[in-house]
Amino acid sequence: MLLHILCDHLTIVAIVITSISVWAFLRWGQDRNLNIPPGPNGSPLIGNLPAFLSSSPTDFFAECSKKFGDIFKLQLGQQRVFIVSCTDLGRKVFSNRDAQNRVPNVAYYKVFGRNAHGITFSSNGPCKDARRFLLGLFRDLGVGRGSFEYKILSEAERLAMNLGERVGKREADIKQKFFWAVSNITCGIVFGKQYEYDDPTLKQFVDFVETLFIAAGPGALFLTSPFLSALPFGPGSKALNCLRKFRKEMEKIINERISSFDPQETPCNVVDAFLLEIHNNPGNSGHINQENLLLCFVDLFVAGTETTTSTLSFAILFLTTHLQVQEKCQQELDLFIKGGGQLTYSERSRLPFLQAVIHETQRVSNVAPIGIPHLADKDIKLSGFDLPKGSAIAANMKVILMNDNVFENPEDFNPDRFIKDGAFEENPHVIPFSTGNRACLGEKLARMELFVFLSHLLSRYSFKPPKNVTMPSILNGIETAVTRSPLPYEVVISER
Ligand code: HEM
Repeated sequence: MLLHILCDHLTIVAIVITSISVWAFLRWGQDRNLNIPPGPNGSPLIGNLPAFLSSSPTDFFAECSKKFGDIFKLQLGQQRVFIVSCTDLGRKVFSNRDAQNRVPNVAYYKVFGRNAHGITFSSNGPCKDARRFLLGLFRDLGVGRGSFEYKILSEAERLAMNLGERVGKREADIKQKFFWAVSNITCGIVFGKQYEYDDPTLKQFVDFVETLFIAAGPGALFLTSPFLSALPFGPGSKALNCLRKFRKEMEKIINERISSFDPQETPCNVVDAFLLEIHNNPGNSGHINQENLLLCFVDLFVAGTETTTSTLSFAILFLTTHLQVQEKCQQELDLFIKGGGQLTYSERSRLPFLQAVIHETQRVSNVAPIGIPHLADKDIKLSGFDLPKGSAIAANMKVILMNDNVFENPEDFNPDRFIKDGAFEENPHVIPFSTGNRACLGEKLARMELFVFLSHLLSRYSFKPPKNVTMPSILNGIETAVTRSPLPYEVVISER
């Protein structure tokens, strides 16, 4: 009996090894006539996975780009990935019409079904439909314009009050508070509700996103790899459990909206807009359906909250470790307010130094170090290289944002580098939201959130390091899945 089972297992192993060897041989045959970008050697079967998992992906990518140039190849299991390390190549490839798809997210299929495409990991028609629908809705809601701003202003006020309770004390978890504030804005956009910071529903959403990022593993490998996400233990199964719990919570919220849904009302959030579309075009609403609503809901939370929260947390770390920059920013704000200025996004050009601080924060913090990998759905030619169909293409943001040919002393936090003749000048190499047709869907919202939160907090409070405490280096961070956040730090908040 035991021998029988052993033979069965050996047969399976033999079949797997033979299939992979045949696959590798066929690929080698195809690649021989192509000009594939160079890259580090990898182990058989798993390729460069160990290097990718053992060190910080951003450091590993930076090392590789030094050795192999502006584009290099990695082999992660069976997935070939090209990493692009300069802005020009990034702009070219991310706007190439044959590189607009994604590597499917296996974990999402398992939890939400094959009809749920969402946005972040969707391709072709479903992606175009969802992007068009959501961008149209964001426009109607006034996202990025004054008509929407009052929602962010009221959240900034709630956050300022909450931080006010910590005045004179050491605040050990400012990131958590930013997470609540940013998630609350996402709750408002997605289903029209905002919460007090001690509300269990809000805490659950924050907990969900944090757990998912940690569980998804570096480069979100455990979400996108069929093999890794199928492992019954470890991060893959944690990510699945987390998604299942979140699904339940979302269904509850969507059912509540369905019970009070009125098709005569103009929709003010994503859930109502989906419900209206489904109601108006029964059986004919394409990819705007209820399964897809669940995944768009997840995507907006996952893509929009951790990134914005980490950027805000990095901003306070940078300003606490560069007190002169903080004071200069506050002087600009004081003068502006004294002159009758209102701290609104439409007035941002009158606060050039604050804009430069935000731009420099986004450059140094690098909160989305590989963006979200694109997928080539046809063979692509790029700068004389061949990128075969089926390859993933990701950005090497650390190298792009720290390019010493573009930025003098790139590792210094120096907002003045973006001030020219007293005005703020955006640098085209600072591309934290990526570029092309799949660039960040929430860019306008994120820019508005960063401006409103920081202008309000800095006009009211000062942030200093606690006495006798060494603050973490601004260049170190925690890399979780596709994001990067600061190491934990404490600040002392004082009223101005
Ligand atoms: C500072 C904050 C943010 C940063 C740095 C950021 C960065 C990015 C990057 C680099 C991508 C990948 C683009 C690509 O594939 O080429 C992305 C995609 C995306 N972002 Fe953001 N993001 C931020 C905030 C937000 C917010 C607030 C939302 C919405 C609430 C959002 C929603 C999305 C979505 C849905 C995608 C997927 C787009 C697609 O696949 O077509 N992001 N973001």
